[in-house]
Amino acid sequence: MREFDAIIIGAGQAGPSLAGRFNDEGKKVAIIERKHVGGTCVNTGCKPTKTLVASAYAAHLARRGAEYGVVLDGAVKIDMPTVMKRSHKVTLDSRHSNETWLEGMPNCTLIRGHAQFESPNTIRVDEELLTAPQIFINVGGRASIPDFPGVKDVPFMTNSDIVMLDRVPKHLVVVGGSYIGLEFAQMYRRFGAEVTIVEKGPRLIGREDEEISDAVRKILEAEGIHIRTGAECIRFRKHETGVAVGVNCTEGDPEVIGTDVLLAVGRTPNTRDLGLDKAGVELDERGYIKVDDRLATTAEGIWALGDCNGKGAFTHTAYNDFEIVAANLFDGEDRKVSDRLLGYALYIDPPLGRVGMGEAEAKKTGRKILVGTRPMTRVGRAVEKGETLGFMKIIADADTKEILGAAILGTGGDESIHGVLDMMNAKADYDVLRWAVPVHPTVSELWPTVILSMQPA
Ligand SMILES: Cc1cc2nc3c(=O)[nH]c(=O)nc-3n(C[C@H](O)[C@H](O)[C@H](O)COP(=O)(O)OP(=O)(O)OC[C@H]3O[C@@H](n4cnc5c(N)ncnc54)[C@H](O)[C@@H]3O)c2cc1C
Ligand SMILES: NC(=O)c1ccc[n+]([C@@H]2O[C@H](COP(=O)([O-])OP(=O)(O)OC[C@H]3O[C@@H](n4cnc5c(N)ncnc54)[C@H](O)[C@@H]3O)[C@@H](O)[C@H]2O)c1
Repeated sequence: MREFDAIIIGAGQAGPSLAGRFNDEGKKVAIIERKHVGGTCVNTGCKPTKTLVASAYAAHLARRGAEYGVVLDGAVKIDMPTVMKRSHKVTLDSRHSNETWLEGMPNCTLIRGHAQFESPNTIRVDEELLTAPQIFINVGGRASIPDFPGVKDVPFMTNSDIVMLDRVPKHLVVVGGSYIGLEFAQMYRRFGAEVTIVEKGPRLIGREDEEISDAVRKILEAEGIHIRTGAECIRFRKHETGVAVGVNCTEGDPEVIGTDVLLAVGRTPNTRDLGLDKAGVELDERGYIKVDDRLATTAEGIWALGDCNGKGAFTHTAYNDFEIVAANLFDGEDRKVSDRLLGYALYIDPPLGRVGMGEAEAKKTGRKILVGTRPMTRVGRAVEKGETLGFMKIIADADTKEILGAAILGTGGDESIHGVLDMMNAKADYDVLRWAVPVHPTVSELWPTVILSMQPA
């Protein structure tokens, strides 16, 4: 049995950095990966999607070229194999640099294979047993495939398949109107597919404020994407041209006929094939590993980081899990997940940047709140770029002046949101941001103006 100071299961977004820290501390660490180093983000998530979003944006801008006085001879065409080649290169470069880094560490051993617990401190990888007093689980998740009627009888894709597709579907039906669904829907529309989004909830991105859902819907519909919300009857059957997707039982066309189907209806943690019962690690009712505020599981000496603990579902939350665990183990700190302020972005164009509470959520707290908004048509930088869709919004506590949250659906929104996120992390009240002197011309320079426009809501 090989002995280590620490074993990490999964080389996604938390594991490799933690392996690096153990290595730097002179500790012997093993990191086990059953598929690709880099996990979901690098191989089938953030990296390929954001690279493809960039190609889709280039196509969109090229089609709008004449508005900017840029004349292209002939129609804009999509060379899908080249689009995909570019995406694969970004993914493979990232995967290889992660592998080279892990393999180059003197105290780290990268082991390929599926890991399972044999006991609280023993892991099996195929025929080999490994042991360590500290074990870190970073196994991530995979696309959920609900038991929709007929789903087993038709071909469908998940995010893992569609990032490998080197053709443009004639009619892509996207089931699920949240992050994954919307990013692929707009991207494939811009690549030239007919696209229909089927969402069972009453609106797209149902966690956001209604005005954001409505604005996103308008933006997508203006590009010719069909949207079917309130789809209470999702089911599938084979059709001569591809797949018939049942949508509504009572109103509208009962079916959408597509050539290809993407399922984007959430994620399932990879926790059922780890032998966790042999280690005393408990799961919650949704299959996520139960952890405390410092990411310790119910078993002594075992931690869970990233998507598999259900505390976050983003690359930056997985990475922050690594930061919390490493700071507590090595730096004498007491870092907690509950200290984390959540920000995120939805990478449609224009992107949605978000931090903290939405307006509906802020109202539910019973506080007196102030809300300021501004359309992107009144943001100079957006006008200059010819990208004026969307709006900025900030929410604050009327009594304490605390900034509670912000949203920006607009050009550069994924970057600009950090102006507010950083203020909130610094626990600065809205007067501090109001008196900042931002650079002109930027989108961010309007945050002080949005604050000045705040009204009771
Ligand atoms: C299409 C898509 C787009 C996304 N875009 C973004 C984005 O723009 N921004 C963002 O912040 N997040 C994005 N995400 C989410 C992000 O990818 C995840 O939150 C992040 O990858 C989670 O990291 P992780 O380390 O927890 O798990 P993962 O990255 O999933 O890594 C887990 C690793 O563990 C391995 N593993 C699992 N079980 C075992 C086992 N038993 N033995 C050995 N190895 C095992 C897996 O093979 C995998 O490599 C996106 C996700 C998807 C699907
Ligand atoms: N930009 C980003 O940061 C980014 C991009 C993509 C994915 N992600 C991460 O990946 C995760 C998964 O994304 P996602 O969009 O698949 O999931 P999600 O959980 O955000 O949304 C799932 C959508 O599918 C619908 N749905 C769920 N179950 C359904 C069912 N049985 N039938 C019909 N519809 C159903 C929901 O109403 C919801 O709109 C997200 O939580 C996110 O953190 C992040």
